[in-house]
Amino acid sequence: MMLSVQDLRVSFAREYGDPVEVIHGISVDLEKGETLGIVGESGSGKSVLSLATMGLLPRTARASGKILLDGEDILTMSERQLCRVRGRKIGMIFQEPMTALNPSMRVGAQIAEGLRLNRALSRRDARAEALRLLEMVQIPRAAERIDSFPHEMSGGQRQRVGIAIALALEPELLIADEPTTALDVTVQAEVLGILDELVSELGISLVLISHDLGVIARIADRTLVMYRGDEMEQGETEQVLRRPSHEYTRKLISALPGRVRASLEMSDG
Ligand SMILES: Nc1ncnc2c1ncn2[C@@H]1O[C@H](COP(=O)(O)OP(=O)(O)OP(=O)(O)O)[C@@H](O)[C@H]1O
Repeated sequence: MMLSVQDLRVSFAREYGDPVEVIHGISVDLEKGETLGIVGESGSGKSVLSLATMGLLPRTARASGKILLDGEDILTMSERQLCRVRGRKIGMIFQEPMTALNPSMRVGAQIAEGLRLNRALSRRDARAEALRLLEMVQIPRAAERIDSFPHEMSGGQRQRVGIAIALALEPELLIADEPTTALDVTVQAEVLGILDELVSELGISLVLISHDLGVIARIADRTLVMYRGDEMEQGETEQVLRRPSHEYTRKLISALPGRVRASLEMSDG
């Protein structure tokens, strides 16, 4: 098992009054090479769950339960162990790639920087590897684009660079929090397609977080539906879509545009 979240509870301390619990005992497993979709509306706890998995909860947070990554519990690791895990095992992709990119550095150099630091590559090897990564995420004319600045690229291309940076460290687990939300619909589909191809090609596990069930439905093998810190249901994505067992899931399905429902052959909600 790549990732096993067991009865996770997270609460936040408040200046006045008792702590507020925002995740109420979530359990979910992710196999190697599998894509897990986590879907739910704003405030359902998706981001808190992903932060907890990366060991990035703020100091005001208290977590109980277990988050086993390759059998080791993230919740009991020291900061030093966590740094190693984040450098080598977990890659992250964010909603707005511009925030993850350095605006004043050429994209190739940004990818190469991680390679030199974490994989101890020479300058020349790191550049060659950066080029290979840009080709892998299907940046057209990668040999020219490698010297572009982020602002010279489109949103979709920037997100591909974000994916390349995450992949550069050869993670076993990728966590993508709303990776396509800032992109328009056609570009969204392209970026999702690339993510899907890469995780199967490289045998990586992916946690894909989105408020949009249509996004999750495209590439997730299994889906966890969350609402206000609770699990509504989880299972094979197809199963969840065709035979939702919870009213809340039916609501999410019926909110999808008709053409999305038709293309996914979903239930009518
Ligand atoms: N640092 C924090 N301090 C206190 N409460 C927090 C903190 N971070 C999140 N919360 C609370 O935890 C709950 C879950 O938030 P979370 O951001 O995980 O939701 P989400 O499903 O990711 O929503 P969104 O799609 O809007 O990001 C919310 O009620 C939020 O107010």
